[in-house]
Amino acid sequence: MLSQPMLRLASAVSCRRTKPLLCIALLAYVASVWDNLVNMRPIQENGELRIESRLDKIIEPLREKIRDLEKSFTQKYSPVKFLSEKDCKRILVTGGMGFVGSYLMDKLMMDGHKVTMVDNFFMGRKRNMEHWVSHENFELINHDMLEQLSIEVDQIYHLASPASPPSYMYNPFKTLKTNTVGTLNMLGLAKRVGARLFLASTSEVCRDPEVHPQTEDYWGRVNPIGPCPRFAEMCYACMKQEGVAVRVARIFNTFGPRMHMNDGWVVSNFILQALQGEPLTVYRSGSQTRAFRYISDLVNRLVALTNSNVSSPVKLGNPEEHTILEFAQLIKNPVGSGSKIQFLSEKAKLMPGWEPMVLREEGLNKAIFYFRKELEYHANNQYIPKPKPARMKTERASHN
Ligand SMILES: O=c1ccn([C@@H]2O[C@H](COP(=O)(O)OP(=O)(O)O[C@H]3OC[C@@H](O)[C@H](O)[C@H]3O)[C@@H](O)[C@H]2O)c(=O)[nH]1
Repeated sequence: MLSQPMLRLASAVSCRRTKPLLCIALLAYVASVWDNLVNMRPIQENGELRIESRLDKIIEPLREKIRDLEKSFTQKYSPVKFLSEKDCKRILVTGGMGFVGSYLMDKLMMDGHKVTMVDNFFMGRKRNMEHWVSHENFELINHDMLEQLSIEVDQIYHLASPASPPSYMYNPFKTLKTNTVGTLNMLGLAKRVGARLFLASTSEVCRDPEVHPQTEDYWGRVNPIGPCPRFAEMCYACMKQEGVAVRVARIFNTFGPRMHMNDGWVVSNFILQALQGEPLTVYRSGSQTRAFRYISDLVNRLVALTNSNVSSPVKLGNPEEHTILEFAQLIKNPVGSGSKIQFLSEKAKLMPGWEPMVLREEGLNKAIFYFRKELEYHANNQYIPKPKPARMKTERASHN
């Protein structure tokens, strides 16, 4: 639309002159409108920039958080040592998802070796090794020890066998086969690839005689590497005949996090009972002794033994023995449990003057913390584990 002064100007001039003037005015008008439009764009752009920068300020901390989360996902593994090709061993761990096996895995992985773990997922738990899944040094094979395994390794840690009474009694024949055929398979593999074999044996094989004179029904002391060996100790025949490097540890009572809550062992039973406010079931008088060892101490010794030149069986316990009653007290205190101690057969006399074991208290606290978490986990799954019922057996008074 033309402005008033322009119209007045137009009427003042002759018609002939008006046309070009009007055209000029129109052009000037269009040019001014265009100019305004062009000048408005930077204002709009400035506004957009300001909004963008404000949004950036809000979003940047979120981006930062996402970066941190991504980092924490990529750094999920415990620190692993770097080993040169010469020092890095290829190691096979059988039964690596179990209590001892999983801690052994952790040690070997953190020491920087390449570890292959085999397990048949019977007693082992995925949760015990899931923190290594996808690590470049770690491999997991679902494998039953009764089958042959072909793999190139430098060392074999053979721990695959049900270890706790409920698990080895679950299918006793399968337990026997695992301990015989399974161990034979590992000896065969060790021989084929020239690997050193570590065998996890048990303190159960070296019980002292407790009957004097020995009666007909007393089975006597077994010399495990003598002419009448326990099954898994056939390793020694293989060592003598085939030259396979064998290391054997007789493992005594061990405890720590990742113990199976239903393994029926005394530490698991006592922790579970104390946490659930149930009586702590002490069998007999409670004066029988055991040498308890915390899991990480055991695992360090297993690795040291395997790399040593000690080929005879080594007992891995704890030099200090303590009574079961002491242990009951030691577990009750940190849990803060009001549980009573229940003697399941003869009446017991409290051992006077027992001393708390500081290191063991530390280990017990870790195990108790783990059991607490496990109970919370199971509560969500509607399954509340109960300590295994009393497993009364005729036994020696002390371990050694
Ligand atoms: O609830 C319980 C459980 C067990 N106990 C007692 O605590 C002691 C230890 O019993 P556990 O079942 O924990 O362990 P054990 O010493 O019999 O053998 C265990 O540890 C040593 C390993 O070599 C064996 O392979 C393993 O089974 C026994 O005297 C047992 O009678 C209780 O007093 N109350």
